[in-house]
Amino acid sequence: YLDTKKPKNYPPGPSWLPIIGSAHTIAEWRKKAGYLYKATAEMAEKYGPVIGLRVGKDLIVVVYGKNQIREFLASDDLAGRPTGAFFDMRTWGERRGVLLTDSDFWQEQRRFILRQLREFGFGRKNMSSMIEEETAIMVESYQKMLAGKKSVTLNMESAFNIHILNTLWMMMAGIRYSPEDKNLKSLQDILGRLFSTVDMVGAPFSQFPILRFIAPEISGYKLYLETHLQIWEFLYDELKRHKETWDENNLRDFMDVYLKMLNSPERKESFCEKQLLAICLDMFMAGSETTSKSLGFCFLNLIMYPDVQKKAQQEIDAVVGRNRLPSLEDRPQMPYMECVVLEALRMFSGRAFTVPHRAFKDTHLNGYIIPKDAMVIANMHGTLMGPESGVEDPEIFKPERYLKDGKITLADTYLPFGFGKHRCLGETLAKANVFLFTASLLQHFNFSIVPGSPPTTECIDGVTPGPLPFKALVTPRE
Ligand code: HEM
Repeated sequence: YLDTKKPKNYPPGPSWLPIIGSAHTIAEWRKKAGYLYKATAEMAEKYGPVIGLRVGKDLIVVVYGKNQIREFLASDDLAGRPTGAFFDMRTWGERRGVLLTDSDFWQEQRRFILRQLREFGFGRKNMSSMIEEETAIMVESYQKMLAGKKSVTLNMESAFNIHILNTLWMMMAGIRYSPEDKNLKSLQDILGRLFSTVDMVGAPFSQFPILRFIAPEISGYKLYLETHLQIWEFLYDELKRHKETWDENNLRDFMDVYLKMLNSPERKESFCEKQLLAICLDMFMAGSETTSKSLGFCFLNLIMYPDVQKKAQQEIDAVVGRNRLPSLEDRPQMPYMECVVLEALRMFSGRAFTVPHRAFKDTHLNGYIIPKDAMVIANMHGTLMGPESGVEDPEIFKPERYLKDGKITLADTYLPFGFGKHRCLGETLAKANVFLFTASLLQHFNFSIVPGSPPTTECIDGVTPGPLPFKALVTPRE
């Protein structure tokens, strides 16, 4: 804590003060730049593509250069997670029995999740129909709002939250809430609070554990614990219902197949009820805000670039027509819409960080030593928007950039879902959601700037970046 000497050959970065480390410099740079992703991108200009920081007791290494991000994500030595599965899950990890801290256990769970989700959601046919049902509900609700009117003004930045939550919860527990349902509101509130109590590199009470005892309220620790207990209870209630109605011959969703594994003689050591609940929480944490905010960026840019919107609508009209909703089967015939999705994901991930990793042992990255247990995180701006990304005019929404002779071509720097051992588990679902929600809404409505309320490209700096609140004028298409 008091030591301000850096470990030998630790990556370069701002100097450290006793106790706080480089927290003050990060805060200053962040205030000046407006965003943590911009602050660390600027630090990379000064210190190089791998930056060594310390916040309280935590060593934090931020990776920005495109080659260094690849080296980092490919490294087995850097494939740990900081104690829990996500963000700062320390207290959560303790309660759930630290299973996810062990990489082999997580890889076993990961393989199981991927296999099962293919059946209960990621399998092409049922995933498409599940999302189509949800998009139909959204389109219908817009039509109701527009009944008898020429246009309505809608807040768009959070328009997709409940629908995305529904697609996740359908897969996990077979439940779809109506937008007015009080359980859905409570789930949304709890998740919102969970996100607000942590930052991408942890929370003050994890970097300075003493705050848990001397300032549990101000440091957010009390709220963090209470909120975790609430989500735990919410998930546990559902698990109880699943156990009461479980039928081996009618497995309905992910919870059911996990329970089957728990009841089976082949059950492996890493499988337990706590782990199942932890997976559900991880899915919510990793899958809800990421997808909803990517959709937010998508619609923000569609109103700012009406030509892009028109081109996408022409393709939708030509391939799908107006008599049925778009489905995933249309995707191969809709390269322009696919590129709209790719560009929306770039706008989101290019302002985001990966999930933090942890060094299993002393190891190397870009020639520097990364000490055991250091947290390592990539600033994805480096590969998707930074000077090395090769993306021309990175702030401009230009789906055409991926099209060469009518075919989609992606550079090896395009990694919005990461790669390697911790590559995103939800990529298929996320892409399908962004594609189907966008295509279905554009099929029926035009979205434009509300006169007098020009949108801004400034965004929210949080665990996940999102557009600032913005409105769109929604008009039915002729
Ligand atoms: C636009 C949407 C999304 C984006 C941009 C995104 C991006 C990412 C990234 C960059 C990582 C970290 C890779 C790493 O640390 O090496 C990740 C991990 C993860 N994502 Fe996503 N994600 C999205 C949606 C989803 C959805 C819908 C789900 C769930 C169904 C999901 C589940 C996960 C999980 C479980 C992990 C951790 C995997 C592991 O540690 O092995 N994500 N995601």
